[in-house]
Parts: sequence; C-alpha cells; structure tokens
Amino acid sequence: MATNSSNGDTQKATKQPPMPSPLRFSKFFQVIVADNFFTGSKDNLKKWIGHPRFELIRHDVTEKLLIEVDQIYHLACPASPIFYKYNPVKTIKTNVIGTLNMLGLAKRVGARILLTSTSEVYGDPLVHPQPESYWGNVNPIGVRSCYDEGKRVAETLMFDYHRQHGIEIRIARIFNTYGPRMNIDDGRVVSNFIAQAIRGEPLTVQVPGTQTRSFCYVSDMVDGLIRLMEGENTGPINIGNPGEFTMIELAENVKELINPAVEIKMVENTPDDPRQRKPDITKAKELLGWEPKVKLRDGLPLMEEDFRQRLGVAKNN
Ligand SMILES: NC(=O)c1ccc[n+]([C@@H]2O[C@H](COP(=O)([O-])OP(=O)(O)OC[C@H]3O[C@@H](n4cnc5c(N)ncnc54)[C@H](O)[C@@H]3O)[C@@H](O)[C@H]2O)c1
Ligand SMILES: O=c1ccn([C@@H]2O[C@H](COP(=O)(O)OP(=O)(O)O[C@H]3OC[C@@H](O)[C@H](O)[C@H]3O)[C@@H](O)[C@H]2O)c(=O)[nH]1
Repeated sequence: MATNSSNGDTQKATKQPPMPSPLRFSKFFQVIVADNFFTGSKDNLKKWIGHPRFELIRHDVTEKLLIEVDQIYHLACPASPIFYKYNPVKTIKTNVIGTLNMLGLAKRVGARILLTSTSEVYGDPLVHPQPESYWGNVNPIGVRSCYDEGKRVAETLMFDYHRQHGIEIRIARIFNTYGPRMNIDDGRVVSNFIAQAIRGEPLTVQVPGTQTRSFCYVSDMVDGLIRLMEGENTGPINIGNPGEFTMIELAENVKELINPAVEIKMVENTPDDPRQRKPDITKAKELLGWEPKVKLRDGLPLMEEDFRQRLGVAKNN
C-alpha cells in the first residue's frame, strides 16, 4: 500500500506569498457568506442577516467572485452522497472549477485559503486508522468519484497554487460531522436516524451494517478548522473524532437515546460504500493542539432537541 510524507520538501512554495491583504490587520471582522443554496438554507443564517458586518451573497463558486477578503473558508460543495450523486457533473465542477475560482480569488487579494477536504480521499481504505500519509484506495470511475476524486483534484490544485504562486493554503480532511441545523432531509446517516426515530419510523441501516464511521460533533469541527486556519501548518490534517461505530451500533444508540420503540430495518446499500473509516488524529493533536471533546452519546441529544423543534414533535416524558 502506498504511503507518502505529505509535508516534505516537495510541498514547499517556490515563491513568496502575494502581499497579504491590508484587511488582515483590520480591527473588526466582517463575514461574507457566498452560497448557491443547493443544500444550504438561509434559515441557518437568520440570526446574522441584517448585522452590519455580515453579508450574504447568492453565488455559485463555479463562477468568478470579485470581493475583498483576507481569509477564505472554502466549504462550498454538496456533501451528502444523495446530493453529490444527484448531479455528478456539477459536483465535479464545484470541486474543480469552484476551487480554481477560490484559489484565483486568494491569489488576487493575497488571502489565506482553507479547503474542507474529506476522509473520502482515502476511498475504501486498506490502512486503518487512516493517517494523512496514506494515499487512499479510490475508484476513479465509480458513482462516488465526482466527490472523492473531485476533492483529490481540489487538494492537488491547492498544493500547485501554493508551490507555484506562494498562496497560503490550509487543508482539512474532515471525517463525518453532524450537529443541529443539518438539513432534516440531508440523507446522511445521523440525520436520517434521528429524524426516523423522532417520527417513529424504522431506522434504515444499509447492509451489511458492520461498516464503520467516526462521528465528530460540529462545535469540535469548527474549533479544529479555526485552529488550522490560524496556525502555521498547511495540512492536510485529519479533523475528526476517532470514536468508531458500526452503523448497527449507531442505530442502537439512537434507538436507546431517542425512541426505544422504533424498529431497526436492514435495507439495500449503494455501490462503493467504504467499509471502515477512522481518523488518525496524531497530527491534529501535535500541530493544532486539537482533539474532539463531545462524545457521540452527548452530541446525539443536542441534535435531537433541534430536530424535535423543527419537526414539531415533543419528547414524551
Ligand atoms: N459534514 C461532513 O461530514 C463532511 C465531511 C467531509 C467533508 N465535508 C466538507 O465540508 C463542506 C461542508 O459540508 P456540510 O456537511 O456542511 O455540507 P452541506 O451540504 O450542509 O453544505 C454545503 C454548502 O455548500 C453550498 N454549495 C454547494 N454547491 C455550491 C456551489 N456550487 N456554489 C456555492 N455554494 C455551494 C450548499 O448550498 C451548502 O450551503 C463540504 O465541502 C464538504 O465536502 C463535510
Ligand atoms: O439511512 C442511512 C444512510 C446511510 N447509511 C450508512 O451510513 C454510512 C455513512 O453514510 P453517510 O451517507 O452518512 O456518509 P458517508 O460516510 O458515506 O460519506 C460522508 O463522509 C465523508 C464526507 O465527505 C461526506 O460529506 C459524507 O457524505 C454508510 O455506510 C451508509 O451505507 C445507513 O446505514 N442508513
């Protein structure tokens, strides 16, 4: 199996970074959110709309964006498999053209840019847990490739802009993250199980159910991303919670915590579903002083509360 040393000499920039934007030294933060609302919702931003230092733009990252900024958190991309597979050509354009546009913006204004890459760059991993040095086991022509190969190209573009143009880059490889305000119909496993348990519907475990994932609570993720952006390491750095669960274990936890009356039902899976996934977070601990604080059994009830409010179903006890 192939491994590499991702932060060796070959990754060094050959050029000085562009002059940082004067905004970097500004006293006040301003936040501009650009989103095409394909999977996102304005509801999640309502507390900020109208704030004088907040701006929301309906914008698709596959088009150029001319704004003045000093840091770019490049998150735009559908992330749930059902959404990224819905229009795979658009997903790959978002990853490739979208990342090129964000890097072009970073270059023009001298901004630092952080890419939210993914554990899916490891594909169906043959090394467990996955360190950043693992090159992955990815099907280049499968139904998930628009996303996993798209993110791999996005990482390549980040390093090429870094080496060739001196752009200050940061790459986070995010492992499954969940939390309040996720789209109820997002389709990912945690939101599916929580919505199903609240509605009293069977929890749909896709076969075989022994596949594993490691779930990180959103506040831990945000803390990790900010530390990466503010720190001195380009990454890639795994950010995720190493607690590893089979999908049957996840369903059993949701059942016990949210609705012991629901049934667990085995259903068909989709092609190329990774069989195991768990981050090696040694680098995040050493380089960012980061590790997750919220355990799955503490995070699930926080998400339940938000989902109950939005679904209008109170807890009976
Ligand atoms: N949540 C996870 O488990 C996870 C894991 C690995 C990587 N990531 C990455 O983190 C980022 C955010 O993921 P998320 O879970 O919040 O997903 P999400 O689907 O909830 O949010 C993605 C956002 O990007 C927007 N978007 C999609 N395509 C766009 C485009 N072409 N132009 C502008 N906006 C666009 C959507 O409308 C949405 O607001 C994504 O890049 C995703 O690949 C997430
Ligand atoms: O209802 C469901 C949904 C999903 N699953 C299973 O749960 C596991 C996790 O599936 P999810 O759809 O939540 O997401 P995946 O882990 O496949 O991909 C995820 O991880 C990496 C990120 O980059 C992606 O944004 C995210 O989609 C899979 O094994 C899937 O088969 C179920 O058992 N039941």
